[in-house]
Amino acid sequence: MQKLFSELRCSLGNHTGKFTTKQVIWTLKYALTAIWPGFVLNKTNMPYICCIPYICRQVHLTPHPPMVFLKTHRTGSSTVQNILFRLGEREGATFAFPSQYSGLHYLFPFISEALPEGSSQFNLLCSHMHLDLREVRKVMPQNTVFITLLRDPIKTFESVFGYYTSIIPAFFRAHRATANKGKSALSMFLDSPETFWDPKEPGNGLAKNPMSFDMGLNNQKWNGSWPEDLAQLEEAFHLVMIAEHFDESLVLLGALLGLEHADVAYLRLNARAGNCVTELDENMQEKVRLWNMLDTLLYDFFVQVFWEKAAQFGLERLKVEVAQLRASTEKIQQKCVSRAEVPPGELEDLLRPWQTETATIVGYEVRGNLSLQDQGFCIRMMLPELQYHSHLYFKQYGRDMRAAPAD
Ligand SMILES: Nc1ncnc2c1ncn2[C@@H]1O[C@H](COP(=O)(O)OS(=O)(=O)O)[C@@H](OP(=O)(O)O)[C@H]1O
Repeated sequence: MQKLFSELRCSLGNHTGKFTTKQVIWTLKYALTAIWPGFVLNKTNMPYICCIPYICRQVHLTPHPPMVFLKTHRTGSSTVQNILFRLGEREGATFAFPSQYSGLHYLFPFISEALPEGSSQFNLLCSHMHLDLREVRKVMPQNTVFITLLRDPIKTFESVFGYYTSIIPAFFRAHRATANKGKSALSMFLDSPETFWDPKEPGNGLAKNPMSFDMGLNNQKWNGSWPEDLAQLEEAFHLVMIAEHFDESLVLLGALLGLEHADVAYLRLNARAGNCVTELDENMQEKVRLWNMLDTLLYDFFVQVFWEKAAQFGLERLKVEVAQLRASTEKIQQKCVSRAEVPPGELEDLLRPWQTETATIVGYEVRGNLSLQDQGFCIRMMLPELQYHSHLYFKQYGRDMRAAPAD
């Protein structure tokens, strides 16, 4: 794979060299941030990105504000991560990677990883983790922009369950209990979740209120500190994107970072094959909602915050920009994809997403006859998380990422 990537690296295009007023303003703002650490990019004023790589390199800065994307599970986060990987790679960011990788990435401390030679702090953290704001702030610069993504809690839980049935102990127990009972594991679990769920078991973090768990909240039961914890998260996060308004979210992300629509254009990644998705009737939905009540609170709260941000941006402007983003995505799709929703067995290793025992994850086939430069661009658009992670890790550290020890 490294050989393929070294070829791809050669094919990466250069910046056009045109500067917009926004970019020049951002460069000045960023320079100010560097000499005066107290200068924090204002949330509502929205920082601008510097897209002038050679100037930024001269002053030893990465050209976008440092960023943490808290990668929540089964929310569409691999799609957003891919956008940030491409952005960070293009601009030579120093990534904060977990030191090991496995199916349940959130268990691994990224903080123990040494910084690569020549860098003093990370610029971009966009892996799964169980958020601890204080710890994250230790390894990220003061002016770091925090973003994350939430999805409808019912869809999230259904997806987490389907994807991790054989990995999360509480789910696996329900799966085993269904033997010869003619019932789905999900329905077995939802009938009496407490029978299968041991809150003290380390691997059960995502078994209840998975988004609250990722966000570092108490995901087991509501307590008096919840409102304050939520307020703290609202204060810390510059943007909480909403999967049900994915394109609107990306337009706001683009505005926050000063990106063009083409920079946030995407291919939907890490999707399960249609036959792996369970349609939930009203009764099942209600059970999922009850079991994940804290995620519902979390989601409803941030949907409201999202629309406040959207209103500040301007709803009409948002509509126009969403249409532009969709046009850009459509163009890229036509240029890059010869076949979508391709089953894993028909994909080459490089483009095959990681599979679990219970979920089939589909991928893309890249168009043939592309120039080397376009091939590099298109493959990056559809590169599954683990492959892109390994590539960037190797580029940054000059060695492969360690595999997680087997249990
Ligand atoms: N653009 C967009 N809009 C809406 N939904 C999207 C999008 N991109 C990915 N997805 C869906 O998100 C699910 C995968 O989420 P993640 O990438 O976060 O999964 S993972 O935790 O990294 O395994 C997975 O959901 P399910 O297919 O329901 O499992 C994807 O289909």
